[in-house]
Amino acid sequence: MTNAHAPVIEARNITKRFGDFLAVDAISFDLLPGECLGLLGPNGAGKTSTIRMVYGFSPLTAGTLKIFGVDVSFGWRAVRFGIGVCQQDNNLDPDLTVLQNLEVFAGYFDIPRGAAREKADQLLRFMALDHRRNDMVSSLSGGMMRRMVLARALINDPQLLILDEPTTGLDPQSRHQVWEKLEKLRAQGLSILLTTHNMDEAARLCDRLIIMDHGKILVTGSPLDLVREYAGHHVLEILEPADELRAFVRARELMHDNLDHRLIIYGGENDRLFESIGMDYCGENCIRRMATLEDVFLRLTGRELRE
Ligand SMILES: Nc1ncnc2c1ncn2[C@@H]1O[C@H](COP(=O)(O)OP(=O)(O)OP(=O)(O)O)[C@@H](O)[C@H]1O
Repeated sequence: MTNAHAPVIEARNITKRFGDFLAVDAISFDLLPGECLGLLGPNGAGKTSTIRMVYGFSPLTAGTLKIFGVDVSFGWRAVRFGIGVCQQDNNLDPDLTVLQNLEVFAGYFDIPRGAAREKADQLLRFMALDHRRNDMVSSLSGGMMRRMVLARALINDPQLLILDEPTTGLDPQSRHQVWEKLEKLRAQGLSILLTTHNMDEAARLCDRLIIMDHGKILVTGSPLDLVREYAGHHVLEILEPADELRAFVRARELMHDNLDHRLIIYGGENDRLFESIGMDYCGENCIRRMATLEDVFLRLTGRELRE
């Protein structure tokens, strides 16, 4: 914790094996101070297994992990108080009120009662949950529960916040509320590691992404750089394309993905080619849109991120 520019997380060849199954295959990455780093990948890619090792819930099978410059193989005591964690499940205590949930959690960090109440008040205001402070957590909506779990993860003023799929299962409005809170925390300089399989979340929140599949890192980069490098600027998506069009695209060696009922052609910013393809082949079956992280994943794996 002495060097302000040293990585918050330094993971080297971290590996997780469950019996014969290799869930995380010797991956290495850094999280820099103030950065929001996202692990993006489909279900089963190894994202949760990775971050569970990072927050000390699951021991490493192999590799080394330093948090705040401290090698955690020597114990978690020195780093535990600097980390806040939001697991995939809400796991709040249903027998307690909103405020009590925060106060009990503060106790695990030896925060004195007065300071804990002050911090809880501040967090409930920040998360727009102040009006529900004396309600049982079981009465909260899904979005409120998620904000509550986030508040709880912040009770110890962590330097590093770790989030496992922060908005999975939320309706669009609740998801946007959580994103707004996370953006504010990020602007305050908090270092954040999150997992997601939502490309909008990854693109909106993360400075840098690690795209994972089958326990391995496929690529790393800023969301925009990854899109530009692997999928260009614009995409022409054609439903039920004619065989002649598929043949044309192959003959011209255009960057494309040939799916069962769809053809996706990737192109530059002002690609005239798209206009000519559109006029000659498409009609109503053609959509022109901006390239996204979804396209990056498809280009890299031949599969779609969304199941
Ligand atoms: N305790 C365990 N025992 C055996 N296999 C496990 C265990 N935990 C995870 N796995 C397996 O490891 C692989 C990676 O799972 P993991 O939960 O890390 O993926 P993920 O990318 O986080 O996916 P999701 O988005 O579904 O959470 C999966 O095939 C999963 O079935």
